[in-house]
Amino acid sequence: MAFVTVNDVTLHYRHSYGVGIPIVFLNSLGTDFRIWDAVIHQLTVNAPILCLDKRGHGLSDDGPITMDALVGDVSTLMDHLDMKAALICGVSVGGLIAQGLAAARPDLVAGLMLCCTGARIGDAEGWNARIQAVEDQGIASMAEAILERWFSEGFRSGRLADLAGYRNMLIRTSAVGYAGVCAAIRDSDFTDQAPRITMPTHCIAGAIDLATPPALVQALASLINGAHYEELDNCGHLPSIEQSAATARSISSLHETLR
Ligand SMILES: O=C(O)CC1=CCC(=O)O1
Repeated sequence: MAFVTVNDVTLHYRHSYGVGIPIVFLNSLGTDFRIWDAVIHQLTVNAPILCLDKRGHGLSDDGPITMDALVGDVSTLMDHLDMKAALICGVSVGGLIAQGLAAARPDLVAGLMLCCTGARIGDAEGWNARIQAVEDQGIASMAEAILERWFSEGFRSGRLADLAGYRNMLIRTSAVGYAGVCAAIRDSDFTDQAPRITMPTHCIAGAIDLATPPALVQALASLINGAHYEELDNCGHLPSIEQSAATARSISSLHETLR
């Protein structure tokens, strides 16, 4: 657990040492970097690992939130830690940030693992409605609907303590931070940029993900030269939690191909 103030916000991060190409984990809307813990424990590579709570999430400050700021925080932190090109592994908005980093700082990206994400996620109407709901009624008012997108029915009925814990993670997210990231997602579209990605890329979809359905992830993969597409059964929007072993396997395999 460590903190650094960059770009006028204090960010919470965890950096562990290892050998070879580092792996950087970027989490989704309403989650913090603990969603990667089970994956990290199951990696078969001993790489340096960086996890961070994006602005407005976890123990990081709120600050003004735009996609450029979210991307800039990752690159500034990587520079601060003197990191070289890494496998950038992002889920959902984390996948958008990863695509933004590949465009803005290709020197920091050795490969991309894009989980449950698209070149664009949702539409302006949906994000504006969500921002309004957070501002008027708070995140808790939407929690059940969000958890239905995050997790399969089997997870929600069979892992009640985990469900309660992840609900806590969600509703304890700063409302300002949550709304700010919704706006950053609303304003981001990497459709034109995706065909310019040259790094080895693997896209993972959750077969029953209601937030970024398989077709959206497949469409992203088809825009990126040579990208691999994989669909995980019994998996909603957060493969790092619901299918951690399969996710760790895919990350380890991609990592082993990188130079
Ligand atoms: O809350 C959701 O709908 C899931 C989600 C969309 C973007 C993101 O990062 O998470």
